[in-house]
Amino acid sequence: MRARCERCETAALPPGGPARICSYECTFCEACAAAMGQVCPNCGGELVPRPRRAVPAAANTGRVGVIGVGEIGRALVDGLCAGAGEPPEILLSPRGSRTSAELAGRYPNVRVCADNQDVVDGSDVVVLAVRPQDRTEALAGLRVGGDRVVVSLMAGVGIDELRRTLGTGVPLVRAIPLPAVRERRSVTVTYPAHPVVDALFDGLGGALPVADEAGFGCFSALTGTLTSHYGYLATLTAWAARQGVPAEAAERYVRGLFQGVARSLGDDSRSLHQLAGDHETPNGINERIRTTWFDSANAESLTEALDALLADLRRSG
Ligand SMILES: NC(=O)C1=CN([C@@H]2O[C@H](COP(=O)(O)OP(=O)(O)OC[C@H]3O[C@@H](n4cnc5c(N)ncnc54)[C@H](OP(=O)(O)O)[C@@H]3O)[C@@H](O)[C@H]2O)C=CC1
Ligand SMILES: O=C(O)[C@@H]1CCC=N1
Repeated sequence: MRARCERCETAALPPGGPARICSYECTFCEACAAAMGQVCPNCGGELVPRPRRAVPAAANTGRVGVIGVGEIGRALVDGLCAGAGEPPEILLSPRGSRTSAELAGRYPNVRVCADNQDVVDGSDVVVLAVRPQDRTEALAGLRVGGDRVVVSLMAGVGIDELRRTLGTGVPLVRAIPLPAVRERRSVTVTYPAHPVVDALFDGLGGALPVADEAGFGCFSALTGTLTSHYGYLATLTAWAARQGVPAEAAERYVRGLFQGVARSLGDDSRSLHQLAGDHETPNGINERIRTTWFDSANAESLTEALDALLADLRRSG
């Protein structure tokens, strides 16, 4: 299910919420569909209500505060508000102001606070979603006590350092929600396990608590490979365009190719090696690219980049 309106590209379309689709599943928010007279601009077909997915209600985690409302903060809020049941009360930091205001305008259970301390004071679970380089400005001097639990999403910032910055004894948990948290489909790595935090992420696709912080760093390094994947697809598309293929056709084909790959990853009865084997004709074109391009030197270079990232993540966290 598409998570955003294809026309305005801003309206979030959570799976349990309203949206309009055509028979090819081009997807629009209610406002854009109405503006287009309920006609799909791509195929000319009618736009009808998309079936709402039954999404479990959010776990009862109390009030959730978010300090740092950028990409992942927004995705988290969308996910928390997408459930079938009563969403939690959500308090947002005034920064980033545009996104905070937009979310507060969209969801009645969301409000923007006067400052970061206000977010902490009003929340049971405080999510820190600022960029690592902004942590001192955003967090130093905050008073965090009582029964609160703090969840830090900041990559490479360890529990010990965070405790020093916040000067608090409350439980501190690290987590890596992925953008798919918006559709409640993120497997979110957490450390250390905490019943409230894990329940929160269970309602957003699943919590994956890890046993130690070293292991958490490893998952963090894996997360760092995500945008290279898009870069890989863009490189393929650009190559085809340079051969004279219309860029739009090339991109459409590449997207479709890898959407199929993503779907097959949902089949966990087959190992990754099996999936590769099943998609590969012996002596065929996939085997050729895999062995001539993704050869041992290329795999070793990727391994070295991950090793270096992990070493840096562990040094600072
Ligand atoms: N993006 C992702 O997929 C994931 C990100 N993370 C982690 O989450 C964090 C945020 O990443 P991302 O959302 O991509 O980054 P963004 O840059 O999109 O968002 C960061 C937000 O923090 C705000 N901010 C900056 N300073 C302060 C402050 N003093 N007080 C309150 N808010 C402040 C920024 O506001 P302004 O716009 O006004 O500067 C911005 O809205 C990072 O630490 C990252 O490691 C973790 C998992 C996944
Ligand atoms: O790219 C980043 O640094 C963030 C952290 C995890 C995902 N995105």
